Amino acid sequence: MPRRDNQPTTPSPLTKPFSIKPSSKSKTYSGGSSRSEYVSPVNNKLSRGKSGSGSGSRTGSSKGEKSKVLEVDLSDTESLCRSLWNSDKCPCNNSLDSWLIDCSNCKQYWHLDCVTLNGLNGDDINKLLKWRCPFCYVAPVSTAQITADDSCMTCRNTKTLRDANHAFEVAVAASHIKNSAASNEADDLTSHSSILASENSMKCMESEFKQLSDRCNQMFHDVSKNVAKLETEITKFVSSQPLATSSDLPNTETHSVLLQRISDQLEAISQNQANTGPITQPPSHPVPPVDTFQDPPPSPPTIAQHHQKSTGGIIHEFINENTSTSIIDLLQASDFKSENGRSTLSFGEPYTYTGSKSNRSTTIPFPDVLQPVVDKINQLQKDIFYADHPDMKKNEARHPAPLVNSCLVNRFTGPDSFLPSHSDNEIMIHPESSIFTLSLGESASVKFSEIHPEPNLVYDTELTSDHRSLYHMTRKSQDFFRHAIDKGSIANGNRFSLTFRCVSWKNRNSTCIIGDSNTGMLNFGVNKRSTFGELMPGQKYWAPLFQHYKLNTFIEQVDHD
Ligand SMILES: O=C(O)CCC(=O)C(=O)O
Ligand SMILES: [Fe+2]
Repeated sequence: MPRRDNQPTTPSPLTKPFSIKPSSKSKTYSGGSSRSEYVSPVNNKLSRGKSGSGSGSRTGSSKGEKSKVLEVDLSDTESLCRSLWNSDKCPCNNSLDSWLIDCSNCKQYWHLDCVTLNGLNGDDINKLLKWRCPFCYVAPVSTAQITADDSCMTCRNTKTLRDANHAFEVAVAASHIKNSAASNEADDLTSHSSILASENSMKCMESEFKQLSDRCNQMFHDVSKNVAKLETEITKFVSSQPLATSSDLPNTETHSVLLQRISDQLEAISQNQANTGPITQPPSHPVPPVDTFQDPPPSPPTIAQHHQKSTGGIIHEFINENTSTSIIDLLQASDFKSENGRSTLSFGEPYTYTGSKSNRSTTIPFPDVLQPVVDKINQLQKDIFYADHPDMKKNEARHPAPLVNSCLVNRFTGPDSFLPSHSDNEIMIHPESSIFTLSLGESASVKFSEIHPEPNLVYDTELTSDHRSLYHMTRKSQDFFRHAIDKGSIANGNRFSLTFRCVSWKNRNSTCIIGDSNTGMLNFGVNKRSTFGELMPGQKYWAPLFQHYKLNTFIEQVDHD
């Protein structure tokens, strides 16, 4: 729970965790330059030593720790760090007039200023109840190779990420301009920095426009060439036709008139294009029209900006009756563990989630009867993966599709059973994979709901998963939708659902680089310069200022309970 610095034992009477007084020594994140640097709190602490500690040092104070440092084996950095650690005190080691927030995972306290939370409003802070600190936060990332076509050559992000950043920047800039207009603070530094940030985005857009313009020119060139060829073909064809009889004459005339007209029109089009010239770049610092930031008129319901769908669809009768009978026989003879609303059993690679009763760490091979189902699902998995990544299909050996290797079986027994609302957003599920659920026995209604609902957008859906059907969802969609099976949705009788996932522990060690052009040279993957290595995949995020970072990325999703 949040508390004030220098008040370690008295819990804060804070009822609204967001009524925060800014620290007297608070850092500025937007001053002078847009440079943002990530300083590892561990290194920070080690290099400052205890001499940098502020006047209000607390229990486990500097003297004792200082002598401890000398006793620690310096080759063991981790134990050295732990010996220095005092989780009650912010790793910056200073006393600030600031609120402290504790990490939901390691319980380490941090000044709000030190984790750049000071800029948040009340609603935002209230959403941080399951906040993870910089030591514990693991970023969900894509490990798929990014092709040149997928990435922006200017900011080095994937295009999807870059577009999300742009949309976010525009919103931030709009809110700052509105605020400073309201408070008459035209010189407000923050609004300047937002505009600066938007200028950075403009650079990406400019380069995108340039590429688009080049591509359009090339396309126009190709089309003109093809039309010319076509013209020749038509002329050849017409002249090879037998001479017209008198009754055909008007038609033959029409042909040549038509040809002439096509040729005139093509001439006109190319003339027109030459006058217009290639698509030009926008001015580098466009000034938005005055009414750009006025409230837009209410828009009709539309699809969500993230372009994710709750489900990829359902395939009825995915397996035949014989196979389903054999699987049900196997499951009925197996031991299930009781969980909230249903019982579970698993095969393949271990898969755990919050609240899971399984602590299995070894692999259980898929039973023979499941293997053909796994093979059929993996064919589907490949089709979906390569449809999303057509470039990788050209070299499947180098870019293998993720394959399902883990199966969690849920057993539902009649209308009292249920599955709490959750999303399969565990970090060990391959980020580019799909999750498949085979249903056996009674039907169930699976409800999908938006995690971050926005007004005017329609997304909540429902599907009926019936006997022998298979429905699927992407791992990516799990960051945007939850799914649930409500009480009463299953009739009297048993339903087994078998959910197949691609599980890989490699994805736990992921890193998120938040920065600007100064962090541009850092890379992920293998065989690259300044790389984090194969086991440390990650994502770059262009965000020189904290407000450019999407808050949702910090918030853990609600899991199975
Ligand atoms: O039973 C179902 O249809 C859904 C199962 C599920 O969502 C899960 O196990 O995570
Ligand atoms: Fe699920």
